[in-house]
Amino acid sequence: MFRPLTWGWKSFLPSATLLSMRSISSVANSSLKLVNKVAVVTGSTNGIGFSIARRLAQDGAHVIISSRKQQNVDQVVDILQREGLSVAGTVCHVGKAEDRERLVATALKHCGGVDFLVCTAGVNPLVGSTLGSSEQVWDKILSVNVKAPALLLSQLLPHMENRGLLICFPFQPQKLGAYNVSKTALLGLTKTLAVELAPKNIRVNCLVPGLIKTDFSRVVSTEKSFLGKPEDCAGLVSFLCSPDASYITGENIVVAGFSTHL
Ligand SMILES: NC(=O)c1ccc[n+]([C@@H]2O[C@H](COP(=O)([O-])OP(=O)(O)OC[C@H]3O[C@@H](n4cnc5c(N)ncnc54)[C@H](O)[C@@H]3O)[C@@H](O)[C@H]2O)c1
Repeated sequence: MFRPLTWGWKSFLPSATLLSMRSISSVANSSLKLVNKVAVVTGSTNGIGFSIARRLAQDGAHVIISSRKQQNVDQVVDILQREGLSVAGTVCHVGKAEDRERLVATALKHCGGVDFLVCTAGVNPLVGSTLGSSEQVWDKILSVNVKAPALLLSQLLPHMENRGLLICFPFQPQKLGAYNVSKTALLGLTKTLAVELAPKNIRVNCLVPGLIKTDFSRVVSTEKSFLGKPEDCAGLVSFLCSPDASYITGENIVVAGFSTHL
């Protein structure tokens, strides 16, 4: 059930109001590279998504937190607002059309548009052989990992023209066959959308993490000392969102430490 959003002292407001509020409060923050930008981060109550959401907000962006459970969304919004960051949240299971619509509506209602869509939500319901994956497993993996970023972006597109960036997260560990296939599709999606959306001035890039210490990687990681931290991914996303990356699109950028050599 959707619950009203709770807002911190830097509440999201329609753009005009937001700008005038910023002009009062931005003196100390004017050097932040993402000031007045708006980011939607899926799967952001945990792991890499949480770390990215926090970093983008620390860099001045207004961030919409989202994930499948209201309780987790509320908890993370509360934590980040207590840190003085400008965040709000809503439930969004990215595989559900009505949830995606609500996420878009939430971002538009309070921020008037979106600059960055970071698609972190990803699933892997099976560890095992590729051909051992049932049709149900394939459907779930492809729906959440591949279709959802494309569908969410298509819903946000009219509101991101001339300001936008999409970031996805591929990964290819062993024993996760169907998952690997879905993440390979993201590489193709990145290249395709980067060309398609260039005329609209929307950049599309893929962050390719190595093994990062999160709940997600527990099933595949054996050598703990080689694991990266979620924060190791956040800096790159912040850079990709910044004006310094304005001529970078269609790229798959690896943040993998020693993982690729394991
Ligand atoms: N951890 C790694 O080693 C690693 C490496 C490469 C890529 N990745 C990718 O990074 C992304 C984040 O992974 P993580 O390691 O932070 O995992 P995590 O399990 O710590 O966090 C995943 C988050 O996504 C949310 N989520 C899951 N399914 C969702 C859905 N259907 N709708 C909305 N939210 C959903 C979860 O609630 C959680 O908040 C995933 O796409 C994963 O494939 C992870």
